[in-house]
Amino acid sequence: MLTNLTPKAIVEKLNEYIIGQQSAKKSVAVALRNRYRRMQLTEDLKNEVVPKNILMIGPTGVGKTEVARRLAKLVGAPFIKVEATKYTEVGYVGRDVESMVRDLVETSIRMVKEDAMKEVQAKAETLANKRLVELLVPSKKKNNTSKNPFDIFMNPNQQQSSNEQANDSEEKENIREQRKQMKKLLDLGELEDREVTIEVEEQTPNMFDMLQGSGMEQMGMNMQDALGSLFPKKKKKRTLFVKEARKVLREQEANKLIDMDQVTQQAIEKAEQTGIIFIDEIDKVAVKQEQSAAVSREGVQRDILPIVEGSSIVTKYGSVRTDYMLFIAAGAFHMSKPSDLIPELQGRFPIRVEFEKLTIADFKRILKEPSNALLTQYKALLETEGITISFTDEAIHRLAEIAYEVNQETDNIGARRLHTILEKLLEELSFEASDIGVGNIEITEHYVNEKLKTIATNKDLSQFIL
Ligand SMILES: Nc1ncnc2c1ncn2[C@@H]1O[C@H](COP(=O)(O)OP(=O)(O)OP(=O)(O)O)[C@@H](O)[C@H]1O
Repeated sequence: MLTNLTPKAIVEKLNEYIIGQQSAKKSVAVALRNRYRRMQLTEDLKNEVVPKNILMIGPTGVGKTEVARRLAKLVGAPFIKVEATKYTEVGYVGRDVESMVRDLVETSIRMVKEDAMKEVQAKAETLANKRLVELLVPSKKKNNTSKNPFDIFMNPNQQQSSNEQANDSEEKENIREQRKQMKKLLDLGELEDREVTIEVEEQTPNMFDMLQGSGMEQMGMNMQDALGSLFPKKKKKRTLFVKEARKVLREQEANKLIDMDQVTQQAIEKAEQTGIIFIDEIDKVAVKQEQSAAVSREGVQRDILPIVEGSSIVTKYGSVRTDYMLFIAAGAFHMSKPSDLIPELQGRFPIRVEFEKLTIADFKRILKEPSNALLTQYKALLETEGITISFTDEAIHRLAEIAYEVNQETDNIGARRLHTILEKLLEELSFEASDIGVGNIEITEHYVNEKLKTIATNKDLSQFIL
């Protein structure tokens, strides 16, 4: 997949979702490409090339996570985001940082399993339909005497008469014929609203999740499996419409068809070779020695270090090496500098990427340009109610302006402000939409001012509402 993704192509793809931040996009594209280049090297040389990690510097809400997440999606790499500060919380017991790798592996397993499920989808569907037909035309319960294993020792009078045998095969033929007919109807989609009773596994609470945070996760064991054998999953019967039962049966069949050992092996390899771990708020654990709480914060850095340097982490799927994972650390660095990080960690994050503050013009573009632009999203949502909204250019400009001003006056939360502002702007319309009926509504500058001006100009109000 990476073959066609030259740095230029990566940047172009990122441009579809993220406005501006060109130098940041370039750096991550090159870092990713270097990983691909490394994989082409001979085994000896490959082991010599230390993968370089990225340090993103920039205020909140300007696209740091978004760039990383999109990058991962682009190349189909497993991705997780963690907050470095999480590891300084009460209850932190040192090895907990390793949970980031376990979470990555979980994500990877989910991805590989999903792919595997897709591959067997067609086959699972056929099997599910076969089971539906069997449920719709069940075979008759065998009569007990004929099943009696001692039949051959019995008096010939007691044995099944040839007459009964003939009936039996007639019955079988009958069922076969009925199933054939039923299958035709099923294929035509005419039985979707019939009811069938199927067996499903009861949802038991996941013991492993329940024990997480209590320190048990650090054992890296599959507690769920261990406990699962003590408490086998209960089955229960559920009556569903054919269309719903098919989904459940398809899932059951697909699960039987995929080879979980293979999935696990592939997922571990994928996590090891392409995994991306995004460590946010790294600046909050970067403090000089003299400052208070420095010990526990430096402690977190010391704990993160071996993971970034390359180590083996025990997970419930087996041990996983972190040597070639891509780590992206990010932070605003308002109160501290990257040079406040412990030197070893600084060395592991040699690629420094600065994210710029967003301007009114950026906000304007963010509102309308990305493939998943906010305005497009709201438009699509209201369209489901038959209402078509459009925004005049002046209205979009005004929205961007308000977002920018509120950011200046209260907390600067970057592009996230656009979400709160739009929500407020369209609050009433969203509420009324179901009753308004079909129509077109143009959102003008006047409309924006009317809905937002009083709030936006009142600092106390906007702190709470926007
Ligand atoms: N340059 C941008 N272009 C398009 N959308 C953006 C941009 N910057 C931010 N956004 C949007 O704003 C939201 C927050 O962005 P993001 O999660 O990337 O913030 P961040 O810089 O990682 O901040 P934090 O460190 O607080 O997580 C996302 O929904 C994202 O889509």
